Amino acid sequence: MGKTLFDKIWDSHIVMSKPEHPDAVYINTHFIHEVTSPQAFDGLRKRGIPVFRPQKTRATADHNVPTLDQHLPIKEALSRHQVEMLTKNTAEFGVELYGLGHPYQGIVHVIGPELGITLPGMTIVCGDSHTSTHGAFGAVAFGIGTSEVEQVLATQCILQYKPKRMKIEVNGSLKKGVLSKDIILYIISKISASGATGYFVEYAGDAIRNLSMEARMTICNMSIEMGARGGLIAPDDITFDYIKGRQFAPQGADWDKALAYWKTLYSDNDAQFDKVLTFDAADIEPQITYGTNPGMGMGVTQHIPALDQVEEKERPSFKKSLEYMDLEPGSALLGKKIDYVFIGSCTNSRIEDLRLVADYVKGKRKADDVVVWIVPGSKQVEAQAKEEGIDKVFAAAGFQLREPGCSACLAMNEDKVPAGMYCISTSNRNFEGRQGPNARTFLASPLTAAAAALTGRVTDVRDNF
Ligand SMILES: CC(C)[C@H](C(=O)O)[C@@H](O)C(=O)O
Ligand code: SF4
Repeated sequence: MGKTLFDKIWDSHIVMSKPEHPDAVYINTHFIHEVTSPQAFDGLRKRGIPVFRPQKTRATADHNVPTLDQHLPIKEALSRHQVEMLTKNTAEFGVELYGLGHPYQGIVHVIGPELGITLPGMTIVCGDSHTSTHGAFGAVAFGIGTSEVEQVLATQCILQYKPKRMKIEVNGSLKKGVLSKDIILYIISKISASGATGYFVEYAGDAIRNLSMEARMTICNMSIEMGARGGLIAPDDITFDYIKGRQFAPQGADWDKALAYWKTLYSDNDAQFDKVLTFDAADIEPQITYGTNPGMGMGVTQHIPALDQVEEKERPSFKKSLEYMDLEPGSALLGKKIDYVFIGSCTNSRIEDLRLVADYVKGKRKADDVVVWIVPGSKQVEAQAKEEGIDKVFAAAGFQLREPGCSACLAMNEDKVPAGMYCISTSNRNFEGRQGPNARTFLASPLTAAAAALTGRVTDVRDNF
């Protein structure tokens, strides 16, 4: 019987396997950041263990960094401490750090791919749930906890039970104004924030195949928001073209050898999945969330479910969620006034996202009472945006182009949405307090966010093309 892509990669990385026990899986690349690594390094220090393969570990500072004046000392004491610990630990243990001021610094899930560190066929982990992003390259990439970070630092392996396999096919063509962010928000709204729990998802179908690497990363990034362990997409020419020539990508004879292997990375025709779901791209309209988990989403022209449309057992949490959002069951979101627009995060802060937004807003101006933050995913994205004159388009539109970091994706740094305010955000989580205490988040695509920035309201981007 044929194998799924996931099985091909997983099986070829098993160091030890015993019935009724987790597999010991070799890890090709371990990314670390300032939030989930300090205790892991402390653990090593206490036991007197070195990092087993420091060259296979890459560090960046992203969650706690400010996105203005990065050349100055970090103002918040806790954030400053976290970033200083990362600098100290990586120096002591011989791990390469792309810290503040480094030309490669940025959000961990943005820099890995753009530097050519993330490659097809790899196993990749990071103490961060959105490690699933790297699966867009046909890698088995997943988030791990702090104690597992220590395990991987010490052994370059991880003990893991093999997840079940799910295939999600999206067929047909996307309508105008619909982006990959809308695909994934749509899928999550259909299967719920726990609909893929216990599975590793492979995305397939021509609507996925036709996406750029950036767009594929957006989809894999949010796999975790439906409970999946990770998501991946078989690599193809779009993948290989993206990787070729990047800083750490294989070159010359190494490239040829790698490419020959990468071309074997697909699910065989007769491979068995534990579950298969199929969607039609033509059914997807620009999406927006109305609640406090990413599964509470809908098409931008639709109405929030009325109470009697919600299953009885889910009504209490549904009500609580809408109270937090100060929204009425059964109401529409179109035309709703918003206060902030955040275009950034590891979901949508790559150069393609910024280009799309710049094309859309060129020559236009934001609504007066809206604050618009554009936060590039990395120093390289920031530099590229400046090279292309995108910074000028944003400045003319009244959008603030800031410096790279996780920023308002989560309230762990200076960038917070004030209490009670509504923010249209291109990030991946709309949990209570996620963007700041009592801040209210609508998740959407970069185009839907840009459209709202211009009107100051929830807007159907298709009306203004
Ligand atoms: C801080 C980190 C551990 C966390 C994660 O695991 O995803 C963060 O990146 C997030 O997006 O919530
Ligand atoms: S941008 Fe947001 S989702 Fe991504 S790693 Fe940072 S905090 Fe997590």
